[in-house]
Amino acid sequence: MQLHWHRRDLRASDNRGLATAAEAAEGEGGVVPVFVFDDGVLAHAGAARVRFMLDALARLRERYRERGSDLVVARGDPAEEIPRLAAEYDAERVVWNQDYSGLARTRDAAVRRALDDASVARESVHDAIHHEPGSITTNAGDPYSVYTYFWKKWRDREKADPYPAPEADSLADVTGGDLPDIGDLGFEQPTADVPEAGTEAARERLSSFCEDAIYRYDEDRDYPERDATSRLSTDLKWGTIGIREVYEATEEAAESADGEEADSVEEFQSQLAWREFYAHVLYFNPEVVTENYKSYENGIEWREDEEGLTAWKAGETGYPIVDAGMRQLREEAYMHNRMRMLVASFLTKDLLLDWREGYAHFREYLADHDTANDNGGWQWAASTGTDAQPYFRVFNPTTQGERYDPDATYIKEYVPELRDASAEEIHSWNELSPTERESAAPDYYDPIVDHAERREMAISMFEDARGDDEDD
Ligand SMILES: Cc1cc2nc3c(=O)[nH]c(=O)nc-3n(C[C@H](O)[C@H](O)[C@H](O)COP(=O)(O)OP(=O)(O)OC[C@H]3O[C@@H](n4cnc5c(N)ncnc54)[C@H](O)[C@@H]3O)c2cc1C
Repeated sequence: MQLHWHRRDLRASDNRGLATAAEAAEGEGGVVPVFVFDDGVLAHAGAARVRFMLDALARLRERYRERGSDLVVARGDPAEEIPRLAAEYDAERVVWNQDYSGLARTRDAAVRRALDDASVARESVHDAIHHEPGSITTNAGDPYSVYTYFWKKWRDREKADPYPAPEADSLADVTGGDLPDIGDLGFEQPTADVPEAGTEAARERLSSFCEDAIYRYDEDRDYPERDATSRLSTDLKWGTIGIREVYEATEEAAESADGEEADSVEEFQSQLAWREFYAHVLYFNPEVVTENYKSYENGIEWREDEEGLTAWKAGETGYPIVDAGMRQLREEAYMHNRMRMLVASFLTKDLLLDWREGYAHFREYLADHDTANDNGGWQWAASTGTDAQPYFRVFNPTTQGERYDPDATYIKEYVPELRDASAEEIHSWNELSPTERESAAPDYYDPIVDHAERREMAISMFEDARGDDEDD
């Protein structure tokens, strides 16, 4: 018998670890699929993510039950639970897919030691990304810190095909326990609408995206009201769909495309490569979870501003596009990418608050929170990360709103106080007089900062951090 330990791979198909275990277990008692609720991991979770995870586990369990097996669940420290389950099922080997975050690697090292002590064989394989950390490097063998070079090598590298789902006769005939309720795990039901979980729902998102939107992705992806992106981030975070299956669908879409449409498919693939780039960054620099990737001569003097932080979190900054993004996060446990860039810029460059404050808030609310991508995105916006936005390029939230939501459709969807205001009023909100604001949208907020002033302050904050004055 073999044990497959599911973690962030809540699917049966295109699962390399499971396929590896199934191959060895065929005719040898089959694979026992297990999942351990780990309080160490739950301590960093948010309600929306836990909801999605529980729903995905329920779907996965159905899949196993349809094939005469079951998902065995346990709760506790995996370093105790995994050897215990291996002993209970008399498993010869435990297999799992690697997770690249520092916390997961520390946990996995403890599980490895415990299995070695119990004389149970174990194998961990690369699955979550196409090209494992260390496989795409500079010619000198170092990890890339510039995305463009990484992308070129990533694009040209051959990709593996999806792994087959295990046949029913390679799964063990076992009976799993009940799944806990969200309350049992210490979380309230999320107030946000969480996307439907499971491989079937992920496949539907993928196929409907590849039918049409993928060909317009390059042109439309920055416009939040166009619904032009795949919405696969939560599936990729939880592994309800495999990356090889996603990539294969994009390659099939590319076959019937040329010119701009083919470029658009490639643009989408390059976002998948960003995900892998950040996974590599995190793998080689686990400290980025709490520290700046870039070092500064004097350190950055972030401000403290409880009121500003509270207004930002609530979507009450008086900058319509920023507030729409922050409210989308609360309503959907998701935010459009351009809005993530914008609200992150607003927190760090307009409120001059530490990116770690924003990262913690995103981690609490996003269903797709992924340490590598979330951290990469925050450090990009804060100009502290790998291949980050230069510190002197500060997004103007007013012109960004005008450009990417010209009719204010997205803003009005999430900020009901602005529904009766015209797009023109919304896009000049910070320039209107108090009387004009009162008449356009009496319940909406005054801008909490002056963007032009804060932009100057942000630039000098970074120049001080860089020690630029001292060099003059
Ligand atoms: C401040 C900030 C925080 C972010 N936090 C997260 C996070 O916690 N989890 C997360 O998955 N993404 C995060 N992103 C990246 C990006 O915003 C989301 O992946 C994207 O909005 C998800 O929507 P989608 O699936 O429709 O994306 P699509 O545009 O359809 O992209 C397809 C997939 O590519 C990957 N991807 C796309 N853009 C990026 C990117 N910039 N960096 C890394 N991977 C990318 C994702 O897996 C995504 O699902 C963050 C970006 C910023 C600026």
